[in-house]
Amino acid sequence: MGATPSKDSQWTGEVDGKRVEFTYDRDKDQKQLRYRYKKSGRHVKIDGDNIIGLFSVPRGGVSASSLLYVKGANQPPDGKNDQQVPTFRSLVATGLPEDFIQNFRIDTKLLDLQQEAVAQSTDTPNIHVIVSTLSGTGLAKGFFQDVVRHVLGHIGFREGKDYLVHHTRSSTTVTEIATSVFLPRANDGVPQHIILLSGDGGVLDTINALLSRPQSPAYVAPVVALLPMGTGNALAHSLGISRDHTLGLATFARGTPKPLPLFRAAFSPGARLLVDESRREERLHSEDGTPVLYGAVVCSWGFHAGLVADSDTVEYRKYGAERFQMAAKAALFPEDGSPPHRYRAKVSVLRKSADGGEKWEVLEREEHMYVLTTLVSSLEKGFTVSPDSKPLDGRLRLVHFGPMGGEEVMRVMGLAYQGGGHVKEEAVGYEDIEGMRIDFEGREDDPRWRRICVDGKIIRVEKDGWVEVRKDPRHVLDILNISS
Ligand SMILES: Nc1ncnc2c1ncn2[C@@H]1O[C@H](COP(=O)(O)OP(=O)(O)OP(=O)(O)O)[C@@H](O)[C@H]1O
Repeated sequence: MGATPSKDSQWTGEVDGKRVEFTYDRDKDQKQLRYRYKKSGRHVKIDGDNIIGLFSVPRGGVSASSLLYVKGANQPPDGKNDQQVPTFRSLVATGLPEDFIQNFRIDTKLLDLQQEAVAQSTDTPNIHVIVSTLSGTGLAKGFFQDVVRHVLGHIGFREGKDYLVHHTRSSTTVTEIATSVFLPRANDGVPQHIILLSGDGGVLDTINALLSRPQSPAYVAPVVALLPMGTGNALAHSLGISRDHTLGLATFARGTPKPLPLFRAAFSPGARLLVDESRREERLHSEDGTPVLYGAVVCSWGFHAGLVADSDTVEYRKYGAERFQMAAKAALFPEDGSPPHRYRAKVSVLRKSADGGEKWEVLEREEHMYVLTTLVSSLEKGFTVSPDSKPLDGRLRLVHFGPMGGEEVMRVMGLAYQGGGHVKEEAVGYEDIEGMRIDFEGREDDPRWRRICVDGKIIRVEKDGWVEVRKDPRHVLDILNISS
């Protein structure tokens, strides 16, 4: 619709009041707007990957657009120390190529939201920005100050009136806001929008708070715009939110809300959440006496859970996503020269049966290295743990293999960094499942080997304990997503 036939059509217009000639390259993989000032001859290029979006603005009867974009953006945050946030830029243009406008126009839904917010501005705003100050290497605060705030201002949202900003002050801030504000309003049928500057942890805390009490019939799922500021950012990488250079702002501006698929992990009564670098333990939320934790990314046991747990320290966090590989090496090549641990438990898988029902089956293997169920394709940038998973497809997949030497684990899991080739290895099991259960049956004495990871949180199960994971059909949250 509206596309011009030639690849490099030229259009005459203005940028911030100066006459220019536009050229729009729209290769499948790389879109680029270029313009040349008529007077000075100066050339400017704006990559599609840097564009947040554009919307119409009145300019004395002429159709003009306000274009929002970033400059100097680093690739998606993976928590490297030297990372910086991009710089915000904007311009007002007339005469932009029609197909450029089509490609980057901010969805009217966001602009409707602004109208809605303005209409409700006498009440408490229902647009919230959560800045998770300790996510990743702490870029969220600067990104909000330097970029997000300006984007919201340009769209017409006023801080304090149309939206509220919450900076996390402790590990429970997100849970507190979600429990005290998002949940009651969602249950009252109020549409809410949450701009979340965090890693996967902020999403996990929000989901669990929203599921901590029953949903009313009037429940309206809040819409989350995830601006990935964590370390792994599994959701953002898997949904393609981090594909461009805007750190989630393009998805915020131009994405469509879609239900976020969930799983429910239920645990034996003595299971405890490990916090504060495993120095303290806490009880989980319980449903009819059963401790539960909901997740949207991963539930694992064995090598993966161990390396997430071991690397969640202030010291390791300085290394960003590299912390996972550093902890992996430490687990695979213990200092005393011994081989990696052989994890012992009974693992059962819930599969669809031929009669359309479901059936539990016990894995034959009694010793394990890697047992991981996931709803997403990537657990960190470039780490495709489940290559068949499609964004928000709601399929739970199991990746598993038995004990191997450290070098062999490195080789096999190295293939996950090459597009997910590990799942083609003979030693690796990979399947679509309905659920999974691990019964420890007293087979592991050391509590270290009974740690379960749910979306980055670590739960330690008692010696005779168990965990059972199942897909959960409830729709509690929408997440903005741009389908590719
Ligand atoms: N001010 C704060 N004080 C203490 N804890 C905080 C504070 N702000 C955030 N946190 C905690 O830091 C953790 C950050 O988790 P989050 O998932 O957002 O980032 P990450 O672990 O770096 O990324 P990912 O989960 O994507 O790998 C959460 O547990 C959150 O509760």
